[in-house]
Amino acid sequence: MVLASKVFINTPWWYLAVNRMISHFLTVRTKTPEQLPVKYGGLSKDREFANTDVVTEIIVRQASKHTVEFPVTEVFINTPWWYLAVNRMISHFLTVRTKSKFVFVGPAKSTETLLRKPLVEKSENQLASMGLELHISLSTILTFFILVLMLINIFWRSKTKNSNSKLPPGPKKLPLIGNIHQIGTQTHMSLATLARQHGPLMHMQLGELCCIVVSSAEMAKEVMNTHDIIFANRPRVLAADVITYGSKGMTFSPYGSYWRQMRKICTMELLTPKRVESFRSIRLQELSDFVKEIYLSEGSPLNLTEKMNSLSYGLISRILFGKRTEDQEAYEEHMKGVVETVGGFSASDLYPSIGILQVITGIRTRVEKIHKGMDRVLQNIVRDHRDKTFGTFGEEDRENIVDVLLRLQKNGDLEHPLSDTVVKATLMDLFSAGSDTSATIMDWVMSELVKNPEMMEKVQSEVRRIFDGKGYVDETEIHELKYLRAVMKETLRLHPPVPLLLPRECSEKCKINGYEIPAKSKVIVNAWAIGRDPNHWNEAEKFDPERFLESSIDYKGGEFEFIPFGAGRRICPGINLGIVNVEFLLANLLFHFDWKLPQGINRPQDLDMTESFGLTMKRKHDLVLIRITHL
Ligand code: HEM
Repeated sequence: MVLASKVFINTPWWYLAVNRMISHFLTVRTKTPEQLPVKYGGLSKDREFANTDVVTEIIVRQASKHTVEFPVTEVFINTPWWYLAVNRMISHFLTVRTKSKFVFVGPAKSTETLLRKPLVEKSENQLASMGLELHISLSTILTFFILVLMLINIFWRSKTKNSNSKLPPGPKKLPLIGNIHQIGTQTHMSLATLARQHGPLMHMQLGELCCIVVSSAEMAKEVMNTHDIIFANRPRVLAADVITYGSKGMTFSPYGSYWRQMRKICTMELLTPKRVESFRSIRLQELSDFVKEIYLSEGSPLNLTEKMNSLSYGLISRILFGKRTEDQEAYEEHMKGVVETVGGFSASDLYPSIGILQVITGIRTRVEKIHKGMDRVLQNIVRDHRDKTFGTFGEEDRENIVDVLLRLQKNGDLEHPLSDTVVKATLMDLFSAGSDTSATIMDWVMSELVKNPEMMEKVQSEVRRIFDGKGYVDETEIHELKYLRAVMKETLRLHPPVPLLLPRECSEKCKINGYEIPAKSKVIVNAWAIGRDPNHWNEAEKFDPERFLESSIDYKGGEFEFIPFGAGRRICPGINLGIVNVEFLLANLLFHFDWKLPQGINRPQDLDMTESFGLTMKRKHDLVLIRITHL
């Protein structure tokens, strides 16, 4: 009789490999030769097995319930689990096709013993079909070997590249993956914790990428001021590249003459203070619709996160396109996909030399789908503007952003022509940069205020003192809201909407603080950690807007302990627009309504403030509040 610990029938190699690892400690050790009354007579044509051998597994490639005689591909005897695991991977492609080395010819009873276990789980039909399923293509074999060679290549390169240089300190790296296992799901927090152990200039190896993590104001100044030009590049991010027509948007385009031209257009034409001011009537109109909608939700809990998202998306649509698009919902949905795919660390970005990862992980298909969806909407918008079917609400003197871009396209005296693709990429860029960020700030400001009722009272009395006489919030006096501005700054310090500033790339080898930063390193500036650095902020974790009341610190990236909009050449060009939009909307929310927590949250300090990491750092759970009408 044959006694085998397991019989696998046509089981895939990866299942066997994992199974071996898990079950090794549980099963194999219990099956010592002494415990098994093993008798292998007749098992093999080629070999007589000794009585002391333990059959660890018999892998049957072709079998049916009724055959007494069937080919056995491999029989492993006293074989360690790791050998089996490696063997499974390698031999899968090579040996399976040769089918049997050993032919088992035994009595029917033995065959039943062998097959009993699988038969319990598989139906007769399944077994029959499984027996005929095996075929392996040449391309699969080749892919496997190419993958192995690439991994060896990565390992070799990362070892030789780093062996001689004096890189900044960092956590220990594992072969092949480096520190990927340490970035966690709340990456901004994991990096901050690691920086406390290894220093504010930290080296990490993320797959093939050499990463430098910056976690203090001093180091941020080195990168974004002292050596700004060297770090003004952006690394290639697959999702951003595909979605923005090959990085044709300004945000992800490499530093060079194309970026300079687009940046100039942005600051001199699209987002000038005058143009931001010209969008005042849009703000007013969107806002009054929003306030009316909230009035109607009297008494019932209101998902403020959702409402503010929709408001912010609507507002930026009208600023860019002239009106909310008919495909608004579809566009917003695609935009969520952008934030998710561009924000994370995808395997294909961590191992750029393994092109096939884009396919295996499905990221390319996903971003191409997002790109196509957004392109359709943008194509229609551009066409409608050309045909003048897109209205400007009777304000013919006010150009929206598409109008400006098409005018510049027509003028045509630019070094890099503004093709339709460039126009669409720019629109996509501004939409993604301006919508989610503003909604996120509003969400956190309202959360902090509800959590700190005395500050809510203070800010509301300021807004109402200034605007009660008028009965509405007017942008001309908004600059008088000093406490609200301090609340916004304090919120941006603790909850920067872009917690890890958009990544930079070091374009040539340089030295910072005596450490070598290799060319092509990806530089991650942790604005979240910098805003909470106790070396710069008293009671850094406390929400205390007062600290900004007497301070001259602003958003312009001059003080590196406070950089929610970044700094240097790549600083956010939308600061004015973003701040005006957010201030105006918040002032209205605070002027018109009082806010209280819904049932189930008894004390303000119990409000859940969990963050969810991404390109923008949102609340993990939506903010739901009850509103009480003030006016
Ligand atoms: C309101 C909240 C906003 C926040 C917190 C914010 C934050 C940021 C940050 C951190 C960066 C990266 C800066 C760096 O790499 O140093 C950035 C870049 C950028 N932002 Fe904003 N942003 C906001 C609003 C806007 C708005 C309203 C627009 C325009 C509609 C905009 C357009 C851009 C663009 C185009 C870039 C890329 C700049 C470049 O790479 O040259 N942002 N933003």
